[in-house]
Amino acid sequence: MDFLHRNGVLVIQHLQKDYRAYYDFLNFMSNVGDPRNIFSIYFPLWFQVNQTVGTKMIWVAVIGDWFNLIFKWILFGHRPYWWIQETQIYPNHSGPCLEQFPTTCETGPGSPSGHAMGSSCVWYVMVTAVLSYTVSWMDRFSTTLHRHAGGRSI
Ligand SMILES: O=P(O)(O)OC[C@H]1O[C@@H](O)[C@H](O)[C@@H](O)[C@@H]1O
Repeated sequence: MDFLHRNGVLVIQHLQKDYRAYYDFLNFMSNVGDPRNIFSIYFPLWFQVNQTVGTKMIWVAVIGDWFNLIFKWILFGHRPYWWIQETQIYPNHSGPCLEQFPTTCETGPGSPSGHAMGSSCVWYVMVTAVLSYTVSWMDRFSTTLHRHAGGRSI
């Protein structure tokens, strides 16, 4: 397990160091996809626009959180931020320094990440809804164009 955590820490360091320029973008994506927004913002809004998408949002929140809880109970994983303080594999306090953010300051088990699971579900539902709306709008638009073009040629 230490091997896995150690490599996880390396990945985090790589992201925090080499992708600093994308911080604002990644933070924005992460905040928009935050599953807590489902109940207060996305469900009420989407339910007005499209009941199917609104209902999907609620199911994503309920089922996603339920699965996350079950997986957390099974895996009961360390969070990298506290694992580097507790592990003995870095000699003489030479452990790496990881930057923390408000969303990473959680106290429960860290694996799998509820934020990552929830955010990806939120983004998946929203992106597929917008894509299918765009495709059906384009279909209707091209049908109207054909009708007009056909009407003119008769
Ligand atoms: O399991 P993780 O990755 O620490 O994320 C859990 C947190 O993820 C956040 O997105 C939710 O808003 C919190 O309510 C939740 O506690």
